[in-house]
Amino acid sequence: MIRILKCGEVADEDILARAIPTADVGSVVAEIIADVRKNGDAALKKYAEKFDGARLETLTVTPAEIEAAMAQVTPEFIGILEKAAGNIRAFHSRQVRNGFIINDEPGVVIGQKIIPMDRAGIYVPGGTAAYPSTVLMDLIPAKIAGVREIIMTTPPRRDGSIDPAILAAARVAGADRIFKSGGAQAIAALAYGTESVPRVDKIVGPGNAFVAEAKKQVFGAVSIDMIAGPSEILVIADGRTNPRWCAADLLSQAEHDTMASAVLITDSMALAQAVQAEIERQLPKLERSEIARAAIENNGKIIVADTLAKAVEIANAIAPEHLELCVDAPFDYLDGIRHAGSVFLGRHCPEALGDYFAGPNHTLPTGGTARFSSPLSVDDFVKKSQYIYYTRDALRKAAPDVAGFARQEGLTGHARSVLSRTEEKQ
Ligand SMILES: NC(=O)c1ccc[n+]([C@@H]2O[C@H](COP(=O)([O-])OP(=O)(O)OC[C@H]3O[C@@H](n4cnc5c(N)ncnc54)[C@H](O)[C@@H]3O)[C@@H](O)[C@H]2O)c1
Ligand SMILES: N[C@H](CO)Cc1c[nH]c[nH+]1
Ligand SMILES: [Zn+2]
Repeated sequence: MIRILKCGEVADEDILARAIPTADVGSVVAEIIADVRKNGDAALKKYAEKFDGARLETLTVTPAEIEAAMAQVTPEFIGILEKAAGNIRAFHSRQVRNGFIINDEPGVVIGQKIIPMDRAGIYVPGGTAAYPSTVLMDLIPAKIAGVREIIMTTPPRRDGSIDPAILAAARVAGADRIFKSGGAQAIAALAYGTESVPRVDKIVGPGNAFVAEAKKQVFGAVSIDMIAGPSEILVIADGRTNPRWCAADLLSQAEHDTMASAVLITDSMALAQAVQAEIERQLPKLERSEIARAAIENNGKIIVADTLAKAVEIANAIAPEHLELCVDAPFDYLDGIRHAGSVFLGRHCPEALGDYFAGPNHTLPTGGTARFSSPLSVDDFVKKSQYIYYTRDALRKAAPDVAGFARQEGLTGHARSVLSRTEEKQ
């Protein structure tokens, strides 16, 4: 049963605590990465068999497999994918940035340009559930950014196939190449390359604890978006909120992963008790009730605070992936929310709306990293480069200052390089 904690009666650490996987994920992942670096495709196939139960001849998804998948999914589902993709494109198109150029001073031009990544790797989770929505969320911003080549990896099913809905979403969103590999081994392949999987410049996408740890370990050899691990929901609700809706929203994220987290903060003990009972009533009805129950036991809690202002303070300390504001006048609270991946405003905005359809991204920082990370966006798929142009006259004007600065640092070579151009004839 989900615990009720009363603020002031329990220690702050208990309120903020979050269980993390007990297995030694770090060393397991380090071993897998070393193996993939050494043995390439053979290691990927070995782990596909070990962890996914799939014996693979080849790791590459063929065009024929994508065609077959398109025929397997219903036209209704293709229609939903396209509608969702339209909303996601509309939102992410607004994130596109332009370079800039400044020539305020005579003879000086300085600027910054925006360059899409050459090659991005998108990890799509697929261990305990297939996530076609993540395909759209992660691929569409890359496409909009203008990435030259988008590589997607996802774990195979036991029969060696990929869920057709995943392949259909990849077709709608425009993946260039798709590989059957999951977990830490897929991240290692994207970071270092294998015979089949090309090395990428940046890896994005959520995953379980093994995926998140692998992204941490390969960072530096390759860029990563963020650590997007087990899903999290934090609901702030006042006493006028329907407990059935609260319970359903908490369970919607609990069903992702046994280590997912589901937290309600309310100023009403009556609501807290009603939601506690409602969770017990709804849990057995879920298809993934065992996963959701484990998550509720590991990382589920209801915190009763004296005021909603205190609820916001606790929410900022937790920095959740998703934050629902089920209160009157939700926009009044928005400025006060400083740390959350995505905020859902009002009682008619369940988090699932953002998971699939509204348009903002669902790949979001977890584990408190919303304190310093942002949702996946077009920015993740571009980098910047600067440029400088000076005429001889402009350089002559700047030379004494540059040389003075260089001498201060004891770098007379720098001073020389500037002065030589202004003192000597061409
Ligand atoms: N933050 C987000 O935006 C977001 C979006 C969707 C899903 N998620 C999260 O992604 C996660 C998906 O997890 P998943 O497990 O279903 O799929 P996954 O694809 O992340 O992981 C499956 C892989 O984990 C590896 N693995 C499993 N057990 C292992 C072991 N004992 N040792 C080494 N490797 C092992 C296997 O290689 C397997 O292919 C969930 O936690 C879900 O909450 C997050
Ligand atoms: N809630 C997940 C992010 O934590 C995203 C997702 C995909 N499908 C359903 N939900
Ligand atoms: Zn979800």
